[in-house]
Amino acid sequence: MENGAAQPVIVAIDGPSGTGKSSTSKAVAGQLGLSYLDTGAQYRAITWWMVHNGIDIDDASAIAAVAGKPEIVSGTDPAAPTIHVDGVDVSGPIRTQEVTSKVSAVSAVPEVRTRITELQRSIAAGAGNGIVVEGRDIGTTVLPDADLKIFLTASAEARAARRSGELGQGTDVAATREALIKRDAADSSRKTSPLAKAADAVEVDTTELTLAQVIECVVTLVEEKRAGK
Ligand SMILES: Nc1ncnc2c1ncn2[C@@H]1O[C@H](COP(=O)(O)OP(=O)(O)OP(=O)(O)O)[C@@H](O)[C@H]1O
Ligand SMILES: Nc1ccn([C@H]2C[C@H](O)[C@@H](COP(=O)(O)O)O2)c(=O)n1
Repeated sequence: MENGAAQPVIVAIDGPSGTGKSSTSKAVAGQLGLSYLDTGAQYRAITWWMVHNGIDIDDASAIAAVAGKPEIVSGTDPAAPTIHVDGVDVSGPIRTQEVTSKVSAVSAVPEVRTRITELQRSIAAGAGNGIVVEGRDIGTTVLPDADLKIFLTASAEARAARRSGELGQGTDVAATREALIKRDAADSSRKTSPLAKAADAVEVDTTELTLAQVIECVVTLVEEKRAGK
């Protein structure tokens, strides 16, 4: 490119819960001057709206009927990502246990996925400098032509320990581990765009790596891609 300006780059980062997608994606985007999109937050936001509006989460057709109603807006600054539904800041409410326990059911509904996937593609297309998009089906379905696809993994034990560290003292690590495994099983077994590694994704097992090491590894992969290696 002229004047040495970097080409916009699209990076897809997928993987199970607690593998470090959000922490890694935010840091990589921040270091490289890219936008950042947390697609899990969007599925959590639509789940919050369903709960808030009294929609029966066990009734897929009821969810499908209203999937187009909420207006979901994601802010893509990696230093301060935001998420609003119908103008309400839901960054706190979407992290509650209630939403976490219901998000897999809501995100399995095809009409929800179609709606959110369209939104994700339009955000990625509008990111002038490029973007890091993290989720479960980004490399396989949302952005199959991404320049770089990463699939993060880690043992269930490491992931539960990380989550428990986040939730604070007194957290039951075994229960956290079971909840992670249950959510991953639901996300991997749904019919429409399940959690899966794209055939051309680079797999990074983060079990024995520090967060700083994972970030460095992904930054290097992006830089190599940009240099055409
Ligand atoms: N390599 C690592 N070593 C130690 N802790 C880590 C590592 N990567 C992430 N963490 C920590 O693990 C926790 C979960 O990370 P993060 O939220 O980034 O995972 P995630 O894959 O986005 O999870 P989810 O899909 O559930 O949103 C955070 O507290 C984060 O700081
Ligand atoms: N691309 C995506 C991203 C997320 N989901 C669903 C499945 C997850 O359990 C849930 C919450 O994601 P998290 O905030 O934990 O990353 O959202 C999905 O189906 N597809």
